[in-house]
Amino acid sequence: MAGPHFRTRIKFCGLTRPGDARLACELGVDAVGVIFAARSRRRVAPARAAAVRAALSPLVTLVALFMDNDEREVRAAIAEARPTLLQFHGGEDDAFCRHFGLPYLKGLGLGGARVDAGTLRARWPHAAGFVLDGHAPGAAGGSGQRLETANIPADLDRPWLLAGGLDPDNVGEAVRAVRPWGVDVAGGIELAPGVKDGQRMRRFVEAVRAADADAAAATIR
Ligand SMILES: O=C(O)c1ccccc1N[C@@H]1O[C@H](COP(=O)(O)O)[C@@H](O)[C@H]1O
Repeated sequence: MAGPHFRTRIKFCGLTRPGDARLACELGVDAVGVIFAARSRRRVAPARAAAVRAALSPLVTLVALFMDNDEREVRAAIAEARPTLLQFHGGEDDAFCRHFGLPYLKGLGLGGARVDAGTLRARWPHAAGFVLDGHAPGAAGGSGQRLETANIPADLDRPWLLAGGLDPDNVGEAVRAVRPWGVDVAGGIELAPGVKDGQRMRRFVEAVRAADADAAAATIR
């Protein structure tokens, strides 16, 4: 689902501090992610995720991100943090992902790997959308590795977020080049893992909005 969207959705991922969540909302981001993956340097306990959630404005989505967590951990995190959307970034199949009764995004590392849209639809038929990341398949996300444009599946008829190595200086060009439904960023707006930088958050949003304005102007012309 690429095309002339007037507003590229923005997800800031790996938040650990309620103050960062408040600023993200003021900047107009669509979603804030909290990470429960054991391999993440941004991992939070469910109680901390609940504090981030409490700082969110209405209409801003809390995304709970898992990577090969077991069912008990996923259930405990959902019970305490009460996310509205799940993201599975490991080897989870469709049956596991949909088991929790919430919509889900499937995250995939496509570094050096090509996969076609039909395969994604067949393997995760109930996914609300996909997060296409630049890291190697099976590796953890949040790696800062860019996704090669050639590895983005053509004709993906679901919402998809571009992820991997985005920052305030390169996201505008990336949005103009591939017109993703949304963008997802962790490291590019940070001072340190899990500690977001207000200036970088602001500049990131401004860069996406500038690219959107160009696309809207081109559509109207
Ligand atoms: O960010 C993490 O620590 C992480 C760990 C395990 C799975 C996914 C993870 N993050 C996802 O990767 C993208 C891109 O990160 P970055 O911008 O390259 O640092 C991030 O937005 C999450 O969706």
